[in-house]
Amino acid sequence: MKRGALDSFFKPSEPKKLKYEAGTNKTTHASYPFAIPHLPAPFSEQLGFAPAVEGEPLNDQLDLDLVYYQPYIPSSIAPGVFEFLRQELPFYRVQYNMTRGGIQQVVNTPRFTTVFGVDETSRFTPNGSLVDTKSETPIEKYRYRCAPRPIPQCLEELKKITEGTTGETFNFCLVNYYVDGKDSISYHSDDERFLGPEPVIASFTLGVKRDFLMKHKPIAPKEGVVVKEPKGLKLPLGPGDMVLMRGKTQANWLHSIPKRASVDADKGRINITFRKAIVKSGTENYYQYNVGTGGVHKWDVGTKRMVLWAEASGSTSNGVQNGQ
Ligand SMILES: O=C(O)CCC(=O)C(=O)O
Ligand SMILES: [Fe+2]
Repeated sequence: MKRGALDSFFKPSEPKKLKYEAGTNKTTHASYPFAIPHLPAPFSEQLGFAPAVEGEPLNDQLDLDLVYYQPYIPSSIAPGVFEFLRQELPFYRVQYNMTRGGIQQVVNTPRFTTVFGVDETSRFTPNGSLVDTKSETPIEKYRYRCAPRPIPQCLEELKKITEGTTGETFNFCLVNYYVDGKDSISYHSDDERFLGPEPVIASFTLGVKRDFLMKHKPIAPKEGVVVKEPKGLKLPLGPGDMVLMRGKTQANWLHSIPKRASVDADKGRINITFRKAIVKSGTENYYQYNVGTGGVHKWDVGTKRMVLWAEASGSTSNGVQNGQ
């Protein structure tokens, strides 16, 4: 064994180096709990090479219209961008009330979430104030039941590149953080009216690989003729991958990230979706279900966990159940 190798064998191992260094520039806004650093310059440079590969159309099934990039974000930066976003964004574990069978229940969202953006009826000026898109006048104080947050520069960079690739425009960025295999999102479609007909959604994966399942919605028999639904899909989404969902997909297909016993604790995954909401109700819905009214969480490098960043407000006791 060479001398150097022996030395490093006996040296106490140094703490793992972060895969990124945040610069000094940050996005600030009155609606943010804390400032969010800009994307480190080396990541911005490498994002210029996205998409890393050409997208593969997946449209050979009834009503399905996907483009699958495996990956979109270059593999040289995907781990660093994951670490950066996990560490620098505010996250929430949203609880909300729902009435099921006449009984009020508290629902726990089974993952961390956060959201930025505002629907098409408003826009942020460069100084961070909201104006009406048509009249350019400041929006009245009570237009929204929430305080919309501008998309921070770090996510805006990815949004711009995605818009360039897809020829679409987006005004919302939703982020999910799945701690481990116990976190999930159950079968649903993003077909709310506030997204308009045939919504286009770009969905990114960073961190650990998780299965993305899709199945067709039940097809009602017409004039006694039973049509069999097409077979389901399983996409093993890995770091940097992007799935573009468009056309009739949301109207006819459901998607989910199921729980997985095999995904270890400490193997997190980030999902980022870019969408376009056209009316005010979209803004209110997204903030209600992705920010909510509870405490802010932030990644703690030392303990490698999301920890409460500020005192949580409100408390829950009865009727807690797991949600979508
Ligand atoms: O995590 C994912 O890949 C899917 C997330 C999703 O479907 C959603 O946020 O609506
Ligand atoms: Fe979804």
